Amino acid sequence: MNIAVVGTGYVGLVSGTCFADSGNDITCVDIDENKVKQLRDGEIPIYEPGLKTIFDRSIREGRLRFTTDLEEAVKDAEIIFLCLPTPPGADGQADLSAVLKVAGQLGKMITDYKVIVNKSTVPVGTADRVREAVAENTDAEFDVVSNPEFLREGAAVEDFMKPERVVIGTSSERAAELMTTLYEPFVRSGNPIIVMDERSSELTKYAANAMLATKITFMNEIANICEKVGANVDNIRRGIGTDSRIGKRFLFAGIGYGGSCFPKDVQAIHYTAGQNGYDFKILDSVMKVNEKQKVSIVKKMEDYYGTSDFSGKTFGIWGLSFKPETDDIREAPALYIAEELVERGAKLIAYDPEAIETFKKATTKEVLDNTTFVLNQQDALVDVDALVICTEWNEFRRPTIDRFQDHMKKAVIFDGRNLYDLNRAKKSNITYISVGRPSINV
Ligand SMILES: NC(=O)c1ccc[n+]([C@@H]2O[C@H](COP(=O)([O-])OP(=O)(O)OC[C@H]3O[C@@H](n4cnc5c(N)ncnc54)[C@H](O)[C@@H]3O)[C@@H](O)[C@H]2O)c1
Ligand SMILES: O=c1ccn([C@@H]2O[C@H](COP(=O)(O)OP(=O)(O)O[C@H]3O[C@H](CO)[C@@H](O)[C@H](O)[C@H]3O)[C@@H](O)[C@H]2O)c(=O)[nH]1
Repeated sequence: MNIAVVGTGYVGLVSGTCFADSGNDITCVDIDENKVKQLRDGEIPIYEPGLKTIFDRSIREGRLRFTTDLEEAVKDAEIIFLCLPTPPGADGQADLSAVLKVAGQLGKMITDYKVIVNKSTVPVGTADRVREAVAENTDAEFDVVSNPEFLREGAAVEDFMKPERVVIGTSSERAAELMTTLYEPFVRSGNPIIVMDERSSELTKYAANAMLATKITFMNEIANICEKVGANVDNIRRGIGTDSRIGKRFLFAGIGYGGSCFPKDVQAIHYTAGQNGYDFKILDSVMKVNEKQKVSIVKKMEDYYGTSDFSGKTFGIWGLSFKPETDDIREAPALYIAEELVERGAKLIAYDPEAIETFKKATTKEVLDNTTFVLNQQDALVDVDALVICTEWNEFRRPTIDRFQDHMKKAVIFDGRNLYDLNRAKKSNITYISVGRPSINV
């Protein structure tokens, strides 16, 4: 099929590349000229495991192109995917300006039947608004479909290639058939393509993210109780996760959820509820608890040192991205933790395998002025008063214990991701303070 993908960020680039890999002809469009140039030069602007191989292959075989010219991209396309940003605007409301702007432009360009697909995460009713914006400028036939994307960063290619489900929101049989044909190669294992009305499809995406953010937050609250009563959240996770009604995944307590999706989508569905006269109380609590959880490790550091004045102290930071296997730092707990530590007078030595450059662009001048960025994990230990672990990159899981004692001023670890076994920590002389588990050698 001939497909246009508008917006070549995480979702657009992964979708376009994966659709190309199953034999489709893809033209990706973006307004960012530098990004398009970089992509044309064969460079991928994001870090996403597995993407480069299929990107290179699809380009080599002529199925994947990049342009800044929307009209050229959509001219021959049967399906046009909108993978545009929907950041939080005022009051947490999703900002639809990019989506509606492009919809208006499409109306001026299309002359034959097109399926226009909202793959961005958009509030209920957006399909209707896109339909109106397109129809204002054209008499050509078209359908608007909601097709939310459920990929996770860091596992985006795998998630896209083998989705647990594909949700298609449309009341048009013609559009449903085209979309089903497109997605069939991705669900050969028998996972379902679920066709429903547009509004339910739009809400399904928010419900999924809000449910997952709530699950994580629930475990973070259990962890906070564990710390008060001397229980271990790892044991509780195993104890409840084996109940198939609860499930094993997304039960890991830590320093809160971050990323470009959960924080904004929880806000957006909460806002939609409010606009419709419904007070979504659980999500109100989820947001408040998560705000506190993100910097809970700083409170633990204050308790340990008996002061909130960290002048004269240097802390190593392992992990800046909001989760492993990505260079994305949007709403990363490390951003907030670094700010809080520097505000208390600390100096930082920070290491991340992929996210140093993105972190530098997003953080404050104060943090930049007080942080040394290093290119390997050992260097972030040299002469530091303590190590703070913010992201569970694999390489942090089994470091040589001696390095902590040999390099650090004092072997103290504040672990926001519960990477280490408590018994092993006990046998070493390391002071180890984690989340929802007893503190060791304090
Ligand atoms: N990142 C994820 O893991 C993920 C997963 C599922 C859904 N989503 C949703 O998908 C949407 C896109 O997210 P993303 O992370 O890919 O965003 P992103 O910021 O990485 O990419 C968006 C791209 O759109 C481009 N763009 C902006 N305005 C444009 C215009 N008028 N014409 C053409 N291009 C334009 C930007 O230059 C950018 O390259 C959001 O609604 C998001 O909530 C994201
Ligand atoms: O047990 C867990 C699992 C995750 N997290 C945190 O939750 C956040 C989000 O993690 P994850 O869901 O793996 O990453 P995203 O790439 O943000 O993916 C989410 O957001 C995407 C955008 O909407 C959706 O498409 C995905 O289905 C959804 O998982 C991160 O800060 C994680 O550290 C935890 O704290 N504990």
